[in-house]
Amino acid sequence: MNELRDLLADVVADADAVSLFSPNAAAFERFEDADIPVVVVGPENAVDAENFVELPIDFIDLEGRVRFGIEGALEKEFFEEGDEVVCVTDFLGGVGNTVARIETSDFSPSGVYDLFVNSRAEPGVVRDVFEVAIELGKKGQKGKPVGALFVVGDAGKVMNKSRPLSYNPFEKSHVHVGDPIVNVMLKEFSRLDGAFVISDAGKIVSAYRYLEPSAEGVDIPKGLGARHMAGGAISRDTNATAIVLSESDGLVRAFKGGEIVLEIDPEEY
Ligand SMILES: Nc1ncnc2c1ncn2[C@@H]1O[C@H](COP(=O)(O)OP(=O)(O)OP(=O)(O)O)[C@@H](O)[C@H]1O
Ligand SMILES: [Mn+2]
Repeated sequence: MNELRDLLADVVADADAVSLFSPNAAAFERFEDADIPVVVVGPENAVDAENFVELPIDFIDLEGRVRFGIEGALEKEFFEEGDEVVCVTDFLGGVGNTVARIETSDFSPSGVYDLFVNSRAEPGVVRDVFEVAIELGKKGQKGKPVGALFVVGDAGKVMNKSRPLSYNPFEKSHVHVGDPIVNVMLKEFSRLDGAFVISDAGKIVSAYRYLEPSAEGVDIPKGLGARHMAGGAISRDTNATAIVLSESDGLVRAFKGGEIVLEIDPEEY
């Protein structure tokens, strides 16, 4: 099939860089003598690559994974703006079965890399909160859809821009996200109103907070209401990241600087 070989040759022609997603040793070795930059993207650097971008969550959709890898490699300056990058990745359970050409000049960053790496909160804390929100979105509470609002990082300022709706069950506790018992508590308390406030290091500072940030200049998609407005606005008014699970459409969204930087459907996760 020369036609197929030619087609693939066109896709990879004159690439400026190559990005290998979770390559095994054999796949990585093939690029040992490559004369263009080779960047490895994956949950861990199993092949000891010099240029490595760590995936903080298990993006199962191809676009999310590729975006994160490209945004990370640009930020770390493994690629240059304008480079044509060839990505080799896995799709639908295959291994190294997908080759995509990405023109970085046509690529507008979604901010997903920035969300994890440059948030005030530690990357692992952002990831853990994401995972709670996704799990909650998948299962709901006793089969019913639930919504939740998590405000992560810059907790002092967030506390100043909010007030309690009820007693704070985390008042004198020293519990952290990621701890299995805490995940159960977060899910239990999510039935009630308001927001969770979480510190940079992952300490749960409060539940039941009513947020009162200035909402000037914050735009949220039509159909979403006060919870999302509060999440967007607090992320603009402070250095916090807001992670919002919508009761009405079931999606998990992350807000940073007043903008949506990531949108995930828990059902597809
Ligand atoms: N300023 C706020 N601070 C904290 N929590 C809030 C705030 N405003 C609303 N909420 C919470 O969000 C819940 C849902 O409100 P609303 O339906 O207006 O939001 P929404 O953006 O449409 O979210 P959903 O998609 O989950 O319905 C409220 O019951 C309340 O618990
Ligand atoms: Mn609503």
